[in-house]
Amino acid sequence: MGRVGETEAEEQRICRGDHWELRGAERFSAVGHFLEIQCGRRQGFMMENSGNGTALANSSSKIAESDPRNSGIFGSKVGVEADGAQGRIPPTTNPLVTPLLTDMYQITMAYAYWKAGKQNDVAVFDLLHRKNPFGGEYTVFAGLEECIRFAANFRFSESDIEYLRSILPPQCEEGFFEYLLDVDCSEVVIHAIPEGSVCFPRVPMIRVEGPLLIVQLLETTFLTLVNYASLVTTNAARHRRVAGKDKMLLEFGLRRAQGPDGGICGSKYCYLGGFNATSNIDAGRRFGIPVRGTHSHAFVSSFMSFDEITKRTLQHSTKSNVSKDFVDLTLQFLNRMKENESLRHYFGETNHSELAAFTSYALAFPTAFQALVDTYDVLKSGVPNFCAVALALNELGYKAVGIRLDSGDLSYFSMETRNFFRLIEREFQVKGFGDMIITASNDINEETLDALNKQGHEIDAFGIGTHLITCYKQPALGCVYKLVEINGQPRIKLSEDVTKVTIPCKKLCYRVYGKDGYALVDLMIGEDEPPPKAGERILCRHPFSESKRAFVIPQRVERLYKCYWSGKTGVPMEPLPTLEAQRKHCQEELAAQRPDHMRGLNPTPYKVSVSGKLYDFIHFLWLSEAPVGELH
Ligand SMILES: Nc1ncnc2c1ncn2[C@@H]1O[C@H](COP(=O)(O)OP(=O)(O)OP(=O)(O)O)[C@@H](O)[C@H]1O
Ligand SMILES: O=P(O)(O)OC[C@H]1O[C@H](OP(=O)(O)OP(=O)(O)O)[C@H](O)[C@@H]1O
Ligand SMILES: O=C(O)c1cccnc1
Ligand SMILES: [Mg+2]
Repeated sequence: MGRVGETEAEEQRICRGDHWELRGAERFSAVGHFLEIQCGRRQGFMMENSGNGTALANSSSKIAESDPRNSGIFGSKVGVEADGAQGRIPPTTNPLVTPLLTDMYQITMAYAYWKAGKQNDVAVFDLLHRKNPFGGEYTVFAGLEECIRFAANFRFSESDIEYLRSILPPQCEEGFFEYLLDVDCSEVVIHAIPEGSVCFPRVPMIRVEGPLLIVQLLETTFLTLVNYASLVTTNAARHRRVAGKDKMLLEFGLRRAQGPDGGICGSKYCYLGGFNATSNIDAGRRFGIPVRGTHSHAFVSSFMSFDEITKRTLQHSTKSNVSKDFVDLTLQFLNRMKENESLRHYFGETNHSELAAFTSYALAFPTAFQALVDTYDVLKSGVPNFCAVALALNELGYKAVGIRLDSGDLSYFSMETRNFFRLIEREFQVKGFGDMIITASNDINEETLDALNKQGHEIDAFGIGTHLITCYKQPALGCVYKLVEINGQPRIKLSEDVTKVTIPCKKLCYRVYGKDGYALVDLMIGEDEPPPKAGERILCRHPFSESKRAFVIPQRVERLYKCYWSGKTGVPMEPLPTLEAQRKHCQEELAAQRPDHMRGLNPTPYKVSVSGKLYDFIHFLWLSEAPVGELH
């Protein structure tokens, strides 16, 4: 580690006025976009990853060089640049994701396939969900990039093989283990809908083709990479829809997440689903997600009195010859507020230990002061105390950010607080004071957001943890991975429950748009069928319900699959977009859906259909595979 200024990261750091870009930090970023450390005048809602940009940048570059985890896992850009040039695809974000992160039965099946000489049978698997989560009628697909990273780097190590040898029966032949050592995804082809797309039940999100043994081995890992990712992205998208597009949504879930991986993935996919920022620093560094934060009740209650503030002087933000005793200044403003005719009815004696805490925090972060106001009493203490400190900051040329509410009636408190801010703006002639940011947290979920909207509120930003990251309303998405074709022969899985019957064949999927510009139906066809075309009438059939069918004249047709991995076959693969691009795509997709499919209560189901030819084939295969019963 060289001295500051000598590292590559250091050389590439560019300071443009108030905006820092740490180009070296590109090495942390999952998909090759730059982590931006922004500081100075960019006013955030909360404490950002700001403050002393230089110090932060320096420490980040140190981490980059010294942290062995950065050598490979977060080390390089994703394999494919936006211009299509192909490079190495890095491993999965989580180093726990290896070929052993699977179920035992995948390995026993692999052995049995190998024993039967079926390992190279050409198989096609579909990864799909059968039901949308949270009582909704849509799902946002996520986890693809991690699947591609996994497939691209799929290899058993010697020690993996040794472990497998130890858990399989001793009579398993050595040749199998030698074979496994050479298994990779070089013969595998993966098509998928783009990450961040809105998708619907039965339409496969991913189609995996290749030698039976290896594509079978991908099942469990692909499912674990897609299920939670899609569930939590959908959850975030649903929270965003209810909150409204102008609200700041902050993901605060790490402490409540299902373990560290739940926390890291949760932060990433909530951002994908439309959140603006996370409190999770590691996710910020890894994925370039904006990081935000306030402070906790502990900070407020750790103060007893002003005596604890030893360095009381604050210098003016621009006038270097002006500095004041900030504690005295704050107390003066509190007194002026108390004496003010219009304000005096609102509060009496405020809590002075709280005021000491706020004052101290403002001394630490004069450019980013935000206070948690509900430790003692929101309206009688927290808000007036905050305002006294904010007015003192204003006197010295700084602009406070706002408050956070973390208990009580968030509608009422936010509206009362806004009124108080506006009164202060009027009485103290401080322009913009009334618009200060009000952030709310405390067990917020879709229903709370909806209730707050109905009651009216003055909240600008929501900090949401538990309900978001744990997907409290529905803890799992039921994506499955089903064999649909082997050696060119379509396969079907029957079930008493018709929603569980699989749709056979290697299929192509299209989204068909109508006259009003909205998607009408998703259509699956056999790979050898001609694709639907704009202006040409097609028959769309419900896959299992005979009477449900419609002719459609598409206004526009969108092919849903792109090829994201093509082993060594030389087929050009689709570049993996940056997280930022995925997020933009997700927002566009969500905005483009017909509103009645998206609404919270009793949404209209979206139509998923098959071509007439595929319908006939499904039912032919169904009849030929279902045994005819005998009645006695
Ligand atoms: N106006 C509102 N309408 C609907 N729900 C609200 C409103 N304000 C707050 N909530 C929600 O009501 C719940 C209140 O939580 P709870 O009953 O635990 O009280 P609390 O305010 O946290 O109390 P405490 O002071 O003990 O922390 C939270 O889930 C919060 O998001
Ligand atoms: O409520 P959530 O949506 O999960 O959001 C995260 C919560 O975590 C923090 O406090 P924590 O609950 O840890 O302690 P506190 O509520 O006692 O401050 C924060 O104040 C939020 O309330
Ligand atoms: O920064 C915050 O306010 C925060 C972060 C995590 C959890 N609760 C609150
Ligand atoms: Mg809480």
